[in-house]
Amino acid sequence: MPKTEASAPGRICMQLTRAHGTASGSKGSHYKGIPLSLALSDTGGNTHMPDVKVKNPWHRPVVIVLVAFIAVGIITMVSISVVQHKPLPQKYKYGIVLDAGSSHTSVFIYQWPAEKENNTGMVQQLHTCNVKGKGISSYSANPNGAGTSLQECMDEAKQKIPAHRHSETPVYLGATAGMRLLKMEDDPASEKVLVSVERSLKTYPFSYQGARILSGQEEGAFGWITVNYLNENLRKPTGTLGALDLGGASTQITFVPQQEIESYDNSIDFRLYGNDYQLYTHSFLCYGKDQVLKLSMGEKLRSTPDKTHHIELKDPCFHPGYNLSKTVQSVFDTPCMQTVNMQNETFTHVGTGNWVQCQESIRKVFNTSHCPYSSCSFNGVFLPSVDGNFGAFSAFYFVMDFLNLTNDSFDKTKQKLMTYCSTPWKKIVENHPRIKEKYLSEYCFAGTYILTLLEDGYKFTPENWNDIKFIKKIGDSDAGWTLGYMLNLTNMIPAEDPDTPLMPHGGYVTFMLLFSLLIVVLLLMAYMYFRRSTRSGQKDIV
Ligand SMILES: O=c1[nH]cnc2c1ncn2[C@@H]1O[C@H](COP(=O)(O)OP(=O)(O)O)[C@@H](O)[C@H]1O
Ligand SMILES: [Ca+2]
Repeated sequence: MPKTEASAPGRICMQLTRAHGTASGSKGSHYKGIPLSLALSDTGGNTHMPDVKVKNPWHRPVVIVLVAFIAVGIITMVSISVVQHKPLPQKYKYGIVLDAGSSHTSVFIYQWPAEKENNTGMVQQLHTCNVKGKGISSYSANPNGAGTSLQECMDEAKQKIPAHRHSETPVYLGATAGMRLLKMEDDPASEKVLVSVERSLKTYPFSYQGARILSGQEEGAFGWITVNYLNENLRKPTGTLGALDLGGASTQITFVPQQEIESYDNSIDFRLYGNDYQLYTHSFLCYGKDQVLKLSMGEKLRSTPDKTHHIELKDPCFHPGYNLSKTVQSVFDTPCMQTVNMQNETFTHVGTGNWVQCQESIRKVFNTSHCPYSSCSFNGVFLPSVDGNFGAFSAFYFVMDFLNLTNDSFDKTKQKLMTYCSTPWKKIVENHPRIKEKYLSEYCFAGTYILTLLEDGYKFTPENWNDIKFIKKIGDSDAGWTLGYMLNLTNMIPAEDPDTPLMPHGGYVTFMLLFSLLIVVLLLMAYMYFRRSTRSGQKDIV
């Protein structure tokens, strides 16, 4: 575990002890602790009053020195206190998380002020680096390549983080659905890939903390923590934001439901900053957008009646005029579905651009035939009714942002998608010459899948459609599971609300200064008053 000093902001408890003492010196009462009647007692019945000259005690050097000492003492106390609490030049700490996704790996560098790590909203993303090439799960046949692929971005991290912080900077690698699938398919291969990335990360001067495959629940829950941490929802009694994450190989939905969670697997309890949360979360493995495209194409190939001749796969989710030869293997190279025996190794993928038919074909990948709970999303998975606002990030954002659909009503979204899907492929390419054709060709499918998943799968309606906010970043930080993962592993989100100073630093300094000035003024006033009283006392006596 990294060294994380749980440095709760220092809290000064000032105890102001009240001085008990009677203000002496009033006329005819006490003098030097001896009743005046005694001090001036009659000496042997002599009626002659002696000419007693009483010296003002405040004029004694010892008293003056004493008062000066008190004043200097108070000023010293205040000065020390000011220096002690002066904000030091901001010192930052750093953390690195590698998001080893199914399609690619990203390196995130976070930073936070060293003395404020337990406050919400304090950790920020400093830098991201996209690892070149595909995700680490694609290195199953060449595991060493997985470790090597990380080098460029890790070298960049060395430059970004000050050298004197390297050794205390934790590095975590979390792999998601691509590695979950590889583990299902070929466990030893997934282990080799993890060993390779571990070996590579250990060569850096950072504090290596481990490389592992996250469970779907962790992926969902940490995404939820990230968005709510960044929105600073966690220390307020206000509602939280649900989290929707769409990857290439899996998708997650996580939120605080209004109703009881009927299945144990979908429930996660947290205590954060003194508040209890019961989250509903589910991760659908194989329902990331890349895997669903395979499922949907596989389904179309499977339902082709004549598999002996070259197949021309007519696909309504691709633009009219789109025409590309693909291998059968490229569709079935996944543990998400069973291979279909076909005579030919290739087929021609032909676009027809029909949104209604596209949505129909996508609906086929959701099994809604059984539900052992009061309500389900699909495939017999419990889903309470969606409630409150949701942040939809990762591919939810990339796709909807590309299609310019992040701010439209449900009906408008549908309408714009219909038009987009029927646009000829030639025109699409002309309009977006710089976007990779593979990505470009899949936006009609991906947009339609998103709409169908949210409406048919998660039961969003035209009425609450705009409760879904398509987001990439909150402040400077990307929405995603990585930040929540790091906050959790570095214990930066305490279960109980950390103590906060009674007042901000500026207020505290001002208060201390004014308060000490007040004491000095009061002392001076007391001195003047006492001097006057003792003088008039002398007059009376004389
Ligand atoms: O700029 C983009 N446009 C469209 N899709 C993108 C873009 N950048 C990333 N993506 C997609 O986002 C998804 C990210 O998934 P990721 O690699 O995190 O998989 P996982 O979370 O299922 O393991 C992939 O489908 C990837 O193709
Ligand atoms: Ca992801």
